[in-house]
Amino acid sequence: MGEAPAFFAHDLKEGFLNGFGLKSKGCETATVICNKTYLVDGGCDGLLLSFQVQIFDHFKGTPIKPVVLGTIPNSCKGHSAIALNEDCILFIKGGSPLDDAFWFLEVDTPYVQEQRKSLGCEVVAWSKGVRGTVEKPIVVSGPSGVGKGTLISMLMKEFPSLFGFSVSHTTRSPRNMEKDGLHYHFTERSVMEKDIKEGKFLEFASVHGNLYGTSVEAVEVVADAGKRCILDIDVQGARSVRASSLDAIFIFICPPSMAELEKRLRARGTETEEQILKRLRNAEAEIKEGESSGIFDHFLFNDNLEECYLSLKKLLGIDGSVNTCTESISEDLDLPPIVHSVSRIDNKIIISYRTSDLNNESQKMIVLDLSSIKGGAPGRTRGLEAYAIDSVTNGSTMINQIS
Ligand SMILES: Nc1nc2c(ncn2[C@@H]2O[C@H](COP(=O)(O)OP(=O)(O)O)[C@@H](O)[C@H]2O)c(=O)[nH]1
Ligand SMILES: Nc1ncnc2c1ncn2[C@@H]1O[C@H](COP(=O)(O)OP(=O)(O)O)[C@@H](O)[C@H]1O
Repeated sequence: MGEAPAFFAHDLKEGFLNGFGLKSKGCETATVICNKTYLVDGGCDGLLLSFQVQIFDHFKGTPIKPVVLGTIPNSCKGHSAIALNEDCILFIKGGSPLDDAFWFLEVDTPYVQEQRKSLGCEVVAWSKGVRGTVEKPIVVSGPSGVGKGTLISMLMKEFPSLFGFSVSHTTRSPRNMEKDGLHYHFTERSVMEKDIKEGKFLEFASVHGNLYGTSVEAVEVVADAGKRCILDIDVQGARSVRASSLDAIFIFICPPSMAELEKRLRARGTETEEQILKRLRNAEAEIKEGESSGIFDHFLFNDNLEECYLSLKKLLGIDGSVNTCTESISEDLDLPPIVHSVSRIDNKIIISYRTSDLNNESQKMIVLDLSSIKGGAPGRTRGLEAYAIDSVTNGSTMINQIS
């Protein structure tokens, strides 16, 4: 049997002596990892628990309010918590739909360590557990005018249920046909700089004189829809994503020649002469860096559009031979109820609970297999597998799986 579970929030209605000098409202889970205790919730607002995080450092003896990155889980009526691998805590939200039931609070993963260093304070990061085998995100880079947007649009049009676009933030002005929230989140520089400082961006870069960036939320929204995320970002951004924990594949699109690139940029008619010249100047450096940096896994030449699109589909395994993204998730599992217990055996988390009808009381279990999880904050933890085990007993004596 693995680690002992944390307290169950629903069992603590009367409050408990947490011993940390923190005022308990009786709704927390308290999980100990190394020399720290992580208290989650604390704000029992009516009956809903709000997933606030406080850390108690056993050496310093003081409570700390960390900077919390990632989307915070929505309130629920009860949750349990269990420590994983000394760097992460798994939360199970009772009574929540399965696509919102499993959340990871990263407390010392490489991403959290890096954010702690750059923000200079205690940091934790939420990452929702997404079931099923959604494939790695795809990063597409290449010089302005090479055809990135065109190829991505073709992919999204042909496979709307497989791919989702990561909508970036930018300080540049919208072009005629561009819609806020669809092509970009058009934003003020000061707002974007503030959000960057607060750790809301997975990556950002100054490109052609404007600020561009991928928010953590932009990537999370796509993963939540069960789709494979596509990021259209420049080489600097690709470098940052490569260094992050977002496990992606990196594709660089090359033009057949600089003359053809210029022709496409001019034919698109979306930039002023000055902007076109700036983009062409930057293109040479971008191509050089793209080719020599070792960031990219694949290079595609966009000479003939149809041929390039076919090559893209081939390398993504969606050219008709194999479909890598369509494993459906069975939804035949019961939701974990508010009252449940949780334990761990190796990579399996066992969520046990009782149900009863007129004649029978049965113990049920949901097994959560963590052995194929990928990703994590920033973004989502993908690849959770869950299945149910039922056992029916008569009478009321049940063994609780954990003590
Ligand atoms: N680092 C980074 N680059 C981005 C992001 N969004 C767009 N870009 C890049 O910014 C550059 C300019 O994009 P845009 O203004 O739409 O012009 P276009 O490339 O000519 O279509 C392109 O290289 C994009 O790949 C982002 O979120 N982060
Ligand atoms: N293979 C191609 N041959 C000719 N024109 C192309 C090709 N690919 C894209 N284009 C055109 O080039 C222009 C720039 O493409 P776009 O997708 O906007 O580039 P990017 O997103 O890389 O800046 C668009 O007008 C597009 O229709």
